[in-house]
Amino acid sequence: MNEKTTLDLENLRDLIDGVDQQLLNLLRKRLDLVAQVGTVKHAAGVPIYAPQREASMLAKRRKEASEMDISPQLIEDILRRLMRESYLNEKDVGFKQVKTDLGHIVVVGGEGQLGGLFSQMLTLSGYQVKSLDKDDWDQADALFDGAGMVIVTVPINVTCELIRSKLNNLPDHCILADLTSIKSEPLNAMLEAHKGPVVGLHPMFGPDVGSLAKQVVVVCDGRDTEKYQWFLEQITIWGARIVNEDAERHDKAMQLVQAMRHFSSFVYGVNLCKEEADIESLLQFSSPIYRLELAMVGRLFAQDPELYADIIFAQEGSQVAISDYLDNYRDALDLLKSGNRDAFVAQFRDVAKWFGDFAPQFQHESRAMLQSVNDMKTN
Ligand SMILES: O=C(O)C(=O)C[C@]1(C(=O)O)C=C[C@@H](O)C=C1
Repeated sequence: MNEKTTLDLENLRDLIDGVDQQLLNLLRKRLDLVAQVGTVKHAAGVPIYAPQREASMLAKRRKEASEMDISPQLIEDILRRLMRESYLNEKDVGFKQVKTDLGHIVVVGGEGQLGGLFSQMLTLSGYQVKSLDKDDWDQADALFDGAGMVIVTVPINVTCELIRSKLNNLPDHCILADLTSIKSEPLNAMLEAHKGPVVGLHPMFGPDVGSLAKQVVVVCDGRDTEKYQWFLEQITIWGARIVNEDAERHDKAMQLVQAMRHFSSFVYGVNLCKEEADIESLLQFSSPIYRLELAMVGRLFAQDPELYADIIFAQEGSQVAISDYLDNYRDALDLLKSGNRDAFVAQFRDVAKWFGDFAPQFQHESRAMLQSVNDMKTN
């Protein structure tokens, strides 16, 4: 059935179409300017992401919007979306090469997704990148000869063994780095296998990010830190933020942030499957927050099971974190079974107190996400 309309409505819609076309012309102009910014930044080695500029620009536009009786949040949303586009466009121009006398870089596992992303970013920055994958080990000596850096990005369950058995004869000056999502064991393996500079990295994002702007890379120092500072600077130019962390503290945090989180999403999916839930109707009746939760769980099952098995099985400590979670779940269920509503409310309050200012902050952040989820709906 066609949507109801009237002549007056159609006339107004024609005018709106005209304004939207003007918006398109303005967007084209902005994109062209951003392309020029990209070229200037490329030459000067200025990072893609400029948080201070963004904050001051947003503050000014919000104020101007208020003065024009436009919602400040509206202009902020639009500008943030436009800046996301800028990150992608500025990337295509390439990046300044911080270290020009390095020699080539070997990415072990370069055909994997994360390896592919790093290879792309390094190539866009002028480095010569060579990939070494499963079937290339017979050419390893030739590939490592003259290499200035070797980056290991293979599945976690083979990383340490590969470092120990295959990367124990690199040129002394060569930097050895890994991108594994746990850090202690790979870092120790690299320090044992190689005498030269060593650094452990954990990019806290998936390979489908498009741009590294605003992403975080955790850095665990290994040896000869001054020899790889250029690489950290290079990553900053790509737009990412470097967070230095001790390897053990990092791994402990990952037990909660990755293993326990992914595991509970996995169980949530298993449960929906066993209950033979009807996803169509769940979506039909879901509030935006439930849709988001379903999306978080569902997206897990759109990805590679091996990858998640690697992450969840990587650390024995994760089993403790997951068991603790199960205990807490059981305790909460006992509370429910006992009908002790007051105890539930009291515990809720305790936890809310523990979250402190983060609770309202998360509520605020999720409001914007939920509105985006609603925007995505087409019926
Ligand atoms: O001004 C810059 O540095 C830009 O790169 C442009 C721009 C924008 O689109 O306005 C994009 C990214 C930066 O984080 C800040 C602003």
